[in-house]
This record gives sequence, structure tokens and C-alpha cells, in this order.
Amino acid sequence: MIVTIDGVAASGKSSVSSGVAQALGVPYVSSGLLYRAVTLLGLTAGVDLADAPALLPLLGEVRLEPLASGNRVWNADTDLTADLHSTRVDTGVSVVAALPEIREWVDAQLRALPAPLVAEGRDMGTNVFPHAPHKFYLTASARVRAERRARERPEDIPAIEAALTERDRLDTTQSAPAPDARVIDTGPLTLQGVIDTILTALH
Ligand SMILES: Nc1ncnc2c1ncn2[C@@H]1O[C@H](COP(=O)(O)OP(=O)(O)O)[C@@H](O)[C@H]1O
Ligand SMILES: Nc1ccn([C@H]2C[C@H](O)[C@@H](COP(=O)(O)OP(=O)(O)O)O2)c(=O)n1
Repeated sequence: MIVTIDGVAASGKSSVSSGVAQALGVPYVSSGLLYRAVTLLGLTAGVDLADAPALLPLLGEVRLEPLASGNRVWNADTDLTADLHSTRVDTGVSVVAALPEIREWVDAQLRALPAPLVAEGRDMGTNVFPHAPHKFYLTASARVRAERRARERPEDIPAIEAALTERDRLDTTQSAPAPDARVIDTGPLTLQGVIDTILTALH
């Protein structure tokens, strides 16, 4: 069984997916971490982030470890995970995510994983796992999402809100909900409330 949980930036996808996956006793995969890893490796190598042929050779030893408690991304023996949520990765990642060659690479990593799993991102329900039987799409206003993220980062709410809104705009192409996804406005809900809504729908 595959459950897809897509949604806009900072809508709660990874926290909700982790909770749902732990309740189901299956792993979850965070596709955004792979786009973030490509971005980090490109920035570290000094490569133009819009240059797919220059990025692809950097990815030969990149591996996603899909743990239920939280995903890790490795480049050979180096754990990249702690560096994937920096502001510079946030700023560059939409450029990388717009490259068809990089999207193909990410999709291939995800499709190679064994089911059952929970997959979260933007296009899990539309493109990567279109035949998944259970699809969800998380939303919340930009202000609510910025307030949540401000609890994790040393930036003020208006700056975070502006950056999230800009990333939503740049990611619009791949972010449409699947027609058969259940859309959940997480604004009025607690994290556990969102997880419970999904678990109830699965039963
Ligand atoms: N319904 C909710 N109510 C309150 N906080 C939430 C809710 N959903 C997510 N959060 C918090 O919002 C932040 C962003 O969630 P995260 O899972 O990182 O989102 P995404 O994976 O979509 O970027 C986290 O700090 C998370 O704990
Ligand atoms: N399936 C996916 C997952 C993420 N992306 C892109 C879009 C996002 O700006 C980045 C990072 O996504 P991630 O889900 O890690 O981060 P946010 O929830 O947006 O903070 O990657 C994508 O295009 N397709």
C-alpha cells in the first residue's frame, strides 16, 4: 500500500507523514529532501543550479534512508541531513526542482523503494505514484505556515511568509493536487489532529 501526502511549503507534510507512517508501522519518504540534497551538492560544488548536466554527475552516491522517525540523505558516507534546511538551500531548491532531468532522477529513486510506504512532496499523487489508493493534500494560509516555521528558524514571520509565498509560486507547476486527493486545511487543526484525520480516512 502507498499513501501519498502532498502539499504546499511548510504545510506539515513531513511531520504528518512521519506520524501516519509510525502509526501504520511503515517507512515514509520525503521527496523534498532529495531536491534539497541536489541543491546542497550543487551549491557546494559551485555549479549553476539551473545546469542539469553539471548537477547529475554529483548524484552517483546519493542515497535516501527512509526511516519512520525521520529521513536521512547520504552522499556516500557523509550524512547531509542537518544541512538540508538552511536558508540558502531553501532559496535555490525551486530552481533545481524545475529541471526535468533532476525530476526524473528523484522519481527513479522513489519508485525503486519497496511498498508499503508513505510518500510526501508535491507530485507524489499526480506523477510518481498516480495509482496510490490513498492520497491527501495539505494546505494552510501562508501566515499560519510562516508562524509554524518561525518556531524552527531564527527569522521573523514576515520574512518567512514572503519566502514561502515565493517558493509556492515557483513550485506551482508540480504542486497541483491530484484530482482524487482529499484536501485537508491544516490551519485549524493540531498536528495530531491532521494525523488522526488521515488515519480515520484510511480505516
Ligand atoms: N497542524 C499543525 N499544527 C501546528 N503545527 C504544525 C501542524 N502541522 C505541522 N506543524 C508544524 O509546522 C512545521 C512545518 O511542518 P513540516 O512537517 O516541516 O512541513 P513540510 O514538510 O510541509 O515542510 C513543523 O514545526 C511542524 O511541527
Ligand atoms: N515532490 C517534490 C518535492 C519537493 N519539491 C520541491 C519544491 C520545494 O520548494 C522543494 C523542497 O521541498 P520540501 O517538501 O522539502 O520543503 P517545504 O515543505 O517546501 O519546506 O523541493 C518538488 O518540486 N517536488
